[in-house]
Amino acid sequence: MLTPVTVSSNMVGSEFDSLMMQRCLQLARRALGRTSPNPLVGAVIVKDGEIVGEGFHPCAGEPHAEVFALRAAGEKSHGATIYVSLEPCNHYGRTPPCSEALIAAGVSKVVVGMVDPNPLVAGGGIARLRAAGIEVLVGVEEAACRQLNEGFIYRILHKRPLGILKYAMTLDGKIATSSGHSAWITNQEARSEVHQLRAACDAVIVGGNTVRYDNPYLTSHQQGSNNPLRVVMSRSLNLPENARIWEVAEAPTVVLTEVGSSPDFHKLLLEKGVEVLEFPSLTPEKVMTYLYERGFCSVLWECGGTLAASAIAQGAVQKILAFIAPKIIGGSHAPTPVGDLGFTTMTEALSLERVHWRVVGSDCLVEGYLSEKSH
Ligand SMILES: Nc1nc(O)c(N)c(N[C@@H]2O[C@H](COP(=O)(O)O)[C@@H](O)[C@H]2O)n1
Ligand SMILES: [Zn+2]
Repeated sequence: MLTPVTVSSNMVGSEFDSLMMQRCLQLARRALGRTSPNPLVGAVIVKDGEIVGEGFHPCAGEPHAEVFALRAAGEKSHGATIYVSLEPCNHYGRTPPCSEALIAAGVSKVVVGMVDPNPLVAGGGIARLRAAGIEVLVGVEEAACRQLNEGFIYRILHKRPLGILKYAMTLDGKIATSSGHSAWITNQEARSEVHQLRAACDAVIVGGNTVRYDNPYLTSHQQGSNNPLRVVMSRSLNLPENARIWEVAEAPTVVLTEVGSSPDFHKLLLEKGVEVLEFPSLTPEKVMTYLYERGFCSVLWECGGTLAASAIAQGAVQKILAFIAPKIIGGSHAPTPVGDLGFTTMTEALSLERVHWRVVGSDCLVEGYLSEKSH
């Protein structure tokens, strides 16, 4: 549906540009969790202060956001301004270059959120448009554009998906009681945020203990249109025969294991429709390589402390989301979110960067990034 936008007399050009770019981001989010290995992109075409066309990139293989917006605007694209959250592409990939489509449509100005880090584009789209005499403005709402596509950017630059470690712990740093019970540490609002986070990720990884003790669904619980691929890492395949995660009608599951482990259980999983893949040696690093090759941008680690520690140590985690509930459970053997990292002094502690704290219902969320120097 087209939304009429009127420029109010006191709205300066940059405010209007920001508003239009925010609309691009809103459109882009409609495809959350469905575009990998491609980015989330939205586009808006404006003529005489009114939106005449909108579009977003729905999934890899489909046309880009700009093409949907051009189709919606039709003849009105001529002489119009297009806002797009990512630099228009300038290469033949699964689809032809958007730079040429914009030139052919006769747009007179292109407002870009951020330069595309993909080496196949990397400024080439902007240069092509300028060479054709089109005015190009770059960097409107850039921080928000980069944040939306942090997984895509990480994938392109590091040839790995972005690893996000999420955990929920009590005020005394426990993720379960000594008996392994953990339902629930955080409140409904925090759990609902986790469901939304899953909808935005391509995969969620757990280890065997999480399947054994928590019996999780690991779905987005209808908080988004996407369910991530559920990944279980288990060297032994010593897993329960019945678990919610083996019910693949709602969401797919893959079990990653080592060559030759428990052929009977392997067969049983295949009969249930669960994919099973054998690695010569199963490590977080190898799993991230495999998920990169599968085309993923963002991967959520929802595992226990032992696997989390080895994922951190192997550079498979870049971002931390820690939900903290104002509850105390005690217990000297109650598990904690991150196991042994081999550190003995505080000087070795991993310090997070770009840290934000936020209240979520009665809980608190601490969000931050591990420094690249730490792995
Ligand atoms: N500006 C822009 N809008 C979109 O809607 C996009 N999907 C992209 N993607 C860029 O092009 C690459 C994918 O190309 P194909 O879909 O294979 O043709 C992707 O890696 C981005 O660089 N850009
Ligand atoms: Zn394109």
